Amino acid sequence: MKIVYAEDSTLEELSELLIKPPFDQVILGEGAKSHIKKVFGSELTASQVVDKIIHDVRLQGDEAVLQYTQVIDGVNLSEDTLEVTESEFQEALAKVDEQILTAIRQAISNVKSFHTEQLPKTWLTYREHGAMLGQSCIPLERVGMYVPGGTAIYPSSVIMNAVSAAVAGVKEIIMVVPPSKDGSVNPSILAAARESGVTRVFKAGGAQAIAALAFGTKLIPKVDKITGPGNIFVTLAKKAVYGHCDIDMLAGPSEILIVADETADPSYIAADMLSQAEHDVLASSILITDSSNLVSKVEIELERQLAKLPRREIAKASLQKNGLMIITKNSMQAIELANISAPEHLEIITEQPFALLPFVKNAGAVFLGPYSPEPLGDYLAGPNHVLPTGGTARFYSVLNVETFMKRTSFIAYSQKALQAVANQVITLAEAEGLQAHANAIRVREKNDV
Ligand SMILES: NC(=O)c1ccc[n+]([C@@H]2O[C@H](COP(=O)([O-])OP(=O)(O)OC[C@H]3O[C@@H](n4cnc5c(N)ncnc54)[C@H](O)[C@@H]3O)[C@@H](O)[C@H]2O)c1
Ligand SMILES: N[C@H](CO)Cc1c[nH]c[nH+]1
Ligand SMILES: [Zn+2]
Repeated sequence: MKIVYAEDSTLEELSELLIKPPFDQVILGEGAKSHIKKVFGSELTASQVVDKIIHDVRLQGDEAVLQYTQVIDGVNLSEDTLEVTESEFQEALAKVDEQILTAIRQAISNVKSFHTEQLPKTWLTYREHGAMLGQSCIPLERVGMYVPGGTAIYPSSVIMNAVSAAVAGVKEIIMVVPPSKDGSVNPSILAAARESGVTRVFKAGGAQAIAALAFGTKLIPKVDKITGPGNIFVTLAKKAVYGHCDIDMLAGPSEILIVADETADPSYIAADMLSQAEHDVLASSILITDSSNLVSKVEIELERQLAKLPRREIAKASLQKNGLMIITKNSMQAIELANISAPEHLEIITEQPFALLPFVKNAGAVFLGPYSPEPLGDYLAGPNHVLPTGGTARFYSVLNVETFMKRTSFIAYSQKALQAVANQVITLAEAEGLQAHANAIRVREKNDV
């Protein structure tokens, strides 16, 4: 864990600590590196691995998907077992714990009502001289959603992706998820899929699943857009297939940045930092505060809480690699540094968090006050937990209903309305040297062109 005093560093030095390297330059952990060496026989970068997998899936379809599922994930599947069947769904539903099912249903209900409020309007209005202008908002036909499942299971990500797509009106929701070692899919994942309106589920993860959705295979349908979070391989694959289909954003390894002052409880801060660190060795947890006293207490709390976590090896590696605490002169400077980082999740735990909110420019989601811990948003509050990472919150938005929709505009002029603007359209068309454009107006004024 790095600890830095802002006053001892230049803004450039602080920015270097806060701005993540581009996804294709991320240095992999030792585990991933040795896995790659074993599978591919040489030391490839994550981008090289992803490019090779995409190339092979594009050429060989399901055969390559099955092959990579075997060599990377260690799961043996066949064309007959790649898709989850109705009987697998039924078996899973019978197995799911009643309490989990109730929580899944509550989460779906909260996510649904929040996203319903986001639905954009289709409208048509009259203007001068009888012109009509408007727009329609049309759902995408078929989307592919990635649900992570390498080192943990994510029924919550099923809900976040599928419910927002269903609210938008998407007809076909194709889900991919890495299978368990025995070739099954976790029952809570399948229960969440069934309850959220997923159409079909395929047992594939990583870059091979993304490539299959982007290009289509004999069994996995090609989709218009791929959404959902994932590790570095999934994120690089989404970036690589963009253009063959659309993607939602780059939602990679999780991040939390907490701005806090001396009023914050160090045990809350440490717990929230660890909540994201336990996702992935590449996850990042940052505290920026004007209280050096808080930093010392958080350090102790981190040690204490880390020791009790089942996923402590992942969390520890993440804190070692990407953990950071910065001591600033005040909370405003802390927010300025947070804007440079553009984190996926920003928590503000200060005496007056709402006073700082207007100054937040770059963050996927903001959690205000001591009783809005980030995991509340991961599961149940209602807003989406699929969020941009790696500094891309500078330009990407949280997953939302419009992610699954297209806008089309309408223009309907009467003869009188066209006459009123004809000269100006002709002037602009001729200024661009586009005579045929001007003629399309003139021909409606007179009969000769
Ligand atoms: N930003 C968000 O909105 C958000 C939300 C939830 C989760 N997440 C992130 O999702 C990620 C989940 O990661 P995960 O690993 O548990 O599941 P994952 O499904 O994203 O990745 C697992 C897949 O990656 C591929 N893979 C793993 N190691 C590989 C290697 N060495 N070479 C090639 N391919 C390899 C495998 O095919 C495997 O199926 C975490 O980084 C977590 O922080 C992000
Ligand atoms: N924090 C993750 C987004 O970075 C979402 C998640 C799902 N389950 C637990 N957490
Ligand atoms: Zn989380």
